[in-house]
Amino acid sequence: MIEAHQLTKRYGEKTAVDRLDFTVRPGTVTGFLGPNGAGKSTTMRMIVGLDAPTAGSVAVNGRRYAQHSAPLQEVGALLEAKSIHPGRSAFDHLMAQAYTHGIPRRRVDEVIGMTGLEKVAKKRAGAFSLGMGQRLGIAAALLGDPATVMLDEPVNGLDPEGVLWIRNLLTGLAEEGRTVFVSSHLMSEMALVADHLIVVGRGRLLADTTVEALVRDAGGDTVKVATADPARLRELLAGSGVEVSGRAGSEELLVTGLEARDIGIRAAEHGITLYELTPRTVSLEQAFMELTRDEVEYHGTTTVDEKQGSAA
Ligand SMILES: Nc1ncnc2c1ncn2[C@@H]1O[C@H](COP(=O)(O)OP(=O)(O)OP(=O)(O)O)[C@@H](O)[C@H]1O
Repeated sequence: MIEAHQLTKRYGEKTAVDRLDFTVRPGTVTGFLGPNGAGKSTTMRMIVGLDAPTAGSVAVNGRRYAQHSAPLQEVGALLEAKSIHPGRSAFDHLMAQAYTHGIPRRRVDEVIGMTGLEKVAKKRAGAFSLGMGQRLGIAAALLGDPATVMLDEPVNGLDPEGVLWIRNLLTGLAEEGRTVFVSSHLMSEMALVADHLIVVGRGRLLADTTVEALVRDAGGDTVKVATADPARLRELLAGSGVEVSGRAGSEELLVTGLEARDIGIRAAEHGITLYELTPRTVSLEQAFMELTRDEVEYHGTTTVDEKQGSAA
């Protein structure tokens, strides 16, 4: 469990993390999303005591990181892949950490197996590819068999096989009841692995929600209907959880809370002619951009206004 209360970090004039309140719960994968420079890495560094908050606090498994007597056994973190002595083998790197933390050699062999590094464990880490470096970083994070696992951009630079492997690993760790907190700026990737999302922009909390709710709130389940008899169709569709909007005099309606299929069936049953029946598809990427459009630090010139399928 990770609990942040009014967590804040300022670097001079710059507020990197701005009064964040959130809880990351065990048993699920929680995605930590935000555009570049949103404050994700700074937040993660504060969680493991590598940076001190300017104000507020953050606790892991009930205590500040530094208050744990065996922090490696509480939280395993991958913050920067390849922060490893290049001349040392993967095995020696892990053994050195295990020795200094009273972790048995058996566990080193275990994490090497879990991360698929058996064949390269005795090779110099300096010669590792990015993907192997990520695996080694994850092996180190898992070494203390921690209840909380935190990974900063773990899929960066990985090939599809590596991405799939990380996805399965994270899901498995959550199923074992661990707290899994993973940052990314790729919504599409997070959607596949995370159940819950914490979204930040310019250091501030923008959403603490599920993938499903994020898409719904961005208008993901809206259906555009054009009909010969909008007034009658409105009456027919009305019901709990259903919202119908549309300008007076217009043949177009926007419906949320019903599938296009159900709208079509109901219209047919009552002999109402439809001219158009279009589910509005909001991709997760669009939902994310919608949410963060005013919070992006470094704008390109063409990205955020290119919304497709918008019926608003
Ligand atoms: N040591 C530092 N000194 C000054 N400013 C910093 C420092 N570390 C981070 N920042 C600034 O704080 C803001 C948040 O940075 P951070 O690296 O936490 O964002 P991020 O969400 O992890 O971004 P990315 O996705 O690009 O890694 C940025 O504007 C960054 O320039």
